[in-house]
Amino acid sequence: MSSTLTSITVPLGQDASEDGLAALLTRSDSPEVGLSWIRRGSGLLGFGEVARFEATGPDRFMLAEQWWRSLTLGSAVTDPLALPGTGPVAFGSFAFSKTSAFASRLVVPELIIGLRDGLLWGTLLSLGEQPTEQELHDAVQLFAPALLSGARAAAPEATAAVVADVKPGSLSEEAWMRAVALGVERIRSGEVEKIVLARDVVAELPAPVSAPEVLRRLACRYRECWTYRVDDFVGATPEMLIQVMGRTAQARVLAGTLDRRDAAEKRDGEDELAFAERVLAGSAKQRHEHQIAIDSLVTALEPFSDATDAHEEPFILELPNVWHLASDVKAELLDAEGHLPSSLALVNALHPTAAVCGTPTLPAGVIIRELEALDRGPYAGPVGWLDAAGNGEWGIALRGGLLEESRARLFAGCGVVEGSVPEVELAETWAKFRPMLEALNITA
Ligand SMILES: C=C(O[C@H]1C=CC=C(C(=O)O)[C@@H]1O)C(=O)O
Repeated sequence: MSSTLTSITVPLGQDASEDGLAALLTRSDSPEVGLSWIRRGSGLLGFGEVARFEATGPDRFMLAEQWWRSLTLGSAVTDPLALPGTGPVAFGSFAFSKTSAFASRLVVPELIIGLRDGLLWGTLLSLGEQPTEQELHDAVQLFAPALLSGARAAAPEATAAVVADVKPGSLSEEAWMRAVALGVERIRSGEVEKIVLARDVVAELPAPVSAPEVLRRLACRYRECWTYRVDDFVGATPEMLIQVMGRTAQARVLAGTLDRRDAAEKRDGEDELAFAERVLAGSAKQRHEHQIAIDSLVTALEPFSDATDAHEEPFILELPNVWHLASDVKAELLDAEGHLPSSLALVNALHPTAAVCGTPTLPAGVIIRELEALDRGPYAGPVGWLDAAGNGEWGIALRGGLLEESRARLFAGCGVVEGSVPEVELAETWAKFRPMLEALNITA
């Protein structure tokens, strides 16, 4: 068998339904979807696997980029659509830290189902003979039969909440709050301006977790987020590290969080959005934290772009669990030696941002390692996909967890600045665990 990558992409009709790809996620009569990227019903699903690359260490992004380039360079591709995300695509998940034991990875599925602007397509990949249109239809029949029969999964049902033991992971709540207090001291001493401290919890469930079920709940409830799955790592992130479509790059920067659960009593009749705006956009601390995050992104994008445009005023991003202060940043990319930078090259330059590490980056990273006592694994690392032309979408892997049989390890963190209060930050981590706890059907 040759090891040339081959693929065929075929349009599969239109889908204007609200759930879109999310409706394909819970069919138990087909093999499980191992790779997913969905927002507002659109995106990419990946089934099966034809190739995989894994790496650890500081060069993980560049090594993955080289591997993908050499795999796609000599590939035989039939792609009448030639759109971002059609043709060969790799899904990826990268460790937050260069010292992590977690293997950063790119996974090339056997079958991809894509949906954008109502257009559905399928791509079948192989490392041998170029697949035919008939083989693609056979693969759709095997992996996503609901697409052909129209028998989509019904909306997720409200099932009885499961009783689960949710235990602290690396640090107890008290130890983590002490770490936050120590972080505030390091900020006051002038070593850094901001650090992001994370923690993990482990949920033991009475039965093995169904990843497609978790994904489906996340995709339907957190429509504004990007619902991801790469192997055992799943979640729904509201933060876009970088999206590249041709010459245009876009990011969504978040910093500043307000829990919606306890807002009702605090706002005393005030309109919800007005309350969120007053507390988040009207707070000098939150605005400062947000500006730090925008500045670090814009500075990192500068070598790749001659025009970067950030919303003048941040806006309030409303999610079911929290409000965030958010800004969208857009940049027109420049050619370098006749080529546009690929989405993965931009990831290499942008990660880690102030939203998940701190400012300045290097000392913040060192302090995080000292205080957190946690290998973050893929949490807060880049997660997403890229195609052969270099287009791609890479979110920051937040609001997610690692699933292992009947156990789920969840992660959440908070930006710590000079005025941060440990108890308030601890409560914020619980608000950030909530999407996954709810998707696992656990009440917390
Ligand atoms: C680190 C996380 O959130 C980041 C993204 C948005 C707002 C954040 C904050 O307000 O602290 C964090 O920087 C997380 O969800 O684990």
